[in-house]
Amino acid sequence: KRSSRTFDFASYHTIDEIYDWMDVLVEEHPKLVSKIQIGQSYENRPLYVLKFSTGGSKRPAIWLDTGIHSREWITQATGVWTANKIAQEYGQDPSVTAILDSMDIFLEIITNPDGFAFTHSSNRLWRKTRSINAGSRCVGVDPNRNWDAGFGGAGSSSNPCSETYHGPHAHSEREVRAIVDFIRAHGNVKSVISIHSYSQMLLFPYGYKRAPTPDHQEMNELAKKAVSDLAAVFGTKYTYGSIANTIYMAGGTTIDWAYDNGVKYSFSLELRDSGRYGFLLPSSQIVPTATETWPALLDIMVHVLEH
Ligand SMILES: O=C(CO)C[C@@H](Cc1ccccc1)C(=O)O
Ligand SMILES: [Zn+2]
Repeated sequence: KRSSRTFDFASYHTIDEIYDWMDVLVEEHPKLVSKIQIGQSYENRPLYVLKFSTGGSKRPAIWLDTGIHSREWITQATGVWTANKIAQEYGQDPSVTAILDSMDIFLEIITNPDGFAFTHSSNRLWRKTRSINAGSRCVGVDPNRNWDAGFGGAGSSSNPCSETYHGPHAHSEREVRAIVDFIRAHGNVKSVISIHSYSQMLLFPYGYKRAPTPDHQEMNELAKKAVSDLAAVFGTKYTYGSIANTIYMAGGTTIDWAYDNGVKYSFSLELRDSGRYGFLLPSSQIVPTATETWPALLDIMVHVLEH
């Protein structure tokens, strides 16, 4: 019988292996974990989301996504490890138990399945979606520039051949639209955490303008605590701050859209490393990276629970 206990969390996996593992996790935790489909990708792959819930209806929710940029393989691998951790710790860890006794967690591990499949089959460094751009030889839209928040602004490109091409219009990409529709329909999402690699940063809005949000101080203090608890595990150093002031200006990003649509606790993580391996992070660093990221995710989720 397939078991999540025999799944190799210390290796990178294909989309089929990860989708199969999701079903095993649901089988092993039928009262806590379910799998929902929020849409289909451009090439008609299912967009699966794991739901962690102990009951209720439309409870306050936390949204996590990994792999929106397909080449950032450490993020999908961290998503798998984190899904297993949440399932394992419910009923064990007091914080996880408290979180799930009153909130739901939604985790989309393969947020850009077409791009992810392409990194396995053709180009390991593919970032964007795989949609065809009319009038261009160049394929794909940057799914972290396609959101309706400062769309088309500084830090995004109108050139289909650019890695930061924002697309023909906001929410043009099915992978983005599916999340927009899900969060709008749910109506009670309190936090969006969109996980990228690499650079070792904890980022919060805004990216489309330099001005701080009204919640800047609270977000900054929470980020400071989260990166401190992350560093306490293995000494990995993260910087933190608003997108525009910490990394660069970027219009049309996931967390700016979430924040401007009422999701106060919107963050992006940039996982390991700081450039030595970059997107090609060795698999030996998967479990250490996921392990050190966990306390930071918990800090954010507990803060959401308590506020
Ligand atoms: O994926 C990246 C490649 O590491 C960096 C991210 C940085 C970023 C992440 C979240 C929000 C705004 C920008 C990007 O440019 O979209
Ligand atoms: Zn990214």
